[in-house]
Amino acid sequence: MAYRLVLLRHGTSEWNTKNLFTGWVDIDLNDVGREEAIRGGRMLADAGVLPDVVHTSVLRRAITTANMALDTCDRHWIPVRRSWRLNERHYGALQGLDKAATRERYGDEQFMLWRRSFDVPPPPIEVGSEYDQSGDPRYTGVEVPRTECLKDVIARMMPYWESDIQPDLAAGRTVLVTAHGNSLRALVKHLDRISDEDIAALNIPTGMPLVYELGDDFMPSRPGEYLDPEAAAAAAEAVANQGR
Ligand SMILES: O=C(O)[C@@H](CO)OP(=O)(O)O
Repeated sequence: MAYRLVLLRHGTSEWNTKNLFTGWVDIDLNDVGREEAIRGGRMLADAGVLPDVVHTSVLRRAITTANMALDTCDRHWIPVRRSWRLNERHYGALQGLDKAATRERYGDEQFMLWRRSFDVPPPPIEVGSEYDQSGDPRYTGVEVPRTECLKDVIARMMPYWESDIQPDLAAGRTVLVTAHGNSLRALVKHLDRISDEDIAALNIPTGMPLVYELGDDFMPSRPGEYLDPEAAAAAAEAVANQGR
């Protein structure tokens, strides 16, 4: 039995365009991002990859991307499940800071360690500061992180993959997961068996559906495929160059 999984990073947000670290700050899509969401939905429709259920984070940019993409491929009616476990990586004290200015201030190496290393978290955010989410009602009962590295994201995302996404796959549903650059890097690392070192080079483009066929063990026999590989490669390159 082959299961079908589609991963979709949200479209460009207002802070992506302003080049600010975002993390758990609930920033909306901008017009470019809305167009990307619609284009993503069109790609799904054209490829005949029609989701039966969607899982999103609890952040607006992922929720709106899913809504717009599903509306475009006439799948606005499918069941929706949401979890904070699919949220973007918490960027700690870097949330709200300019990426280029941060790179200049701390240097290339530190900047890249914070941005792409497997296990070096940014400095923790101060509780009660402007971009701290600890008082947000949507996280009632959740221990809101003060910072996260990719390893931390894997640790909080994998239980949801197993308890909530795998059962939908096992029921034969085409599952769409609409999430974020770093929460999807965590899932792709697992699926494509990418090493802790090599994951630093992986960037997920905005608004580009990435399709996996999974076996009975919920693992793919080959890496996921973007519906538009050329456009996805160009968009991933743009993500890699943020802060330059
Ligand atoms: O700012 C962020 O939250 C993420 C995704 O937009 O950025 P980066 O690609 O630098 O990890």
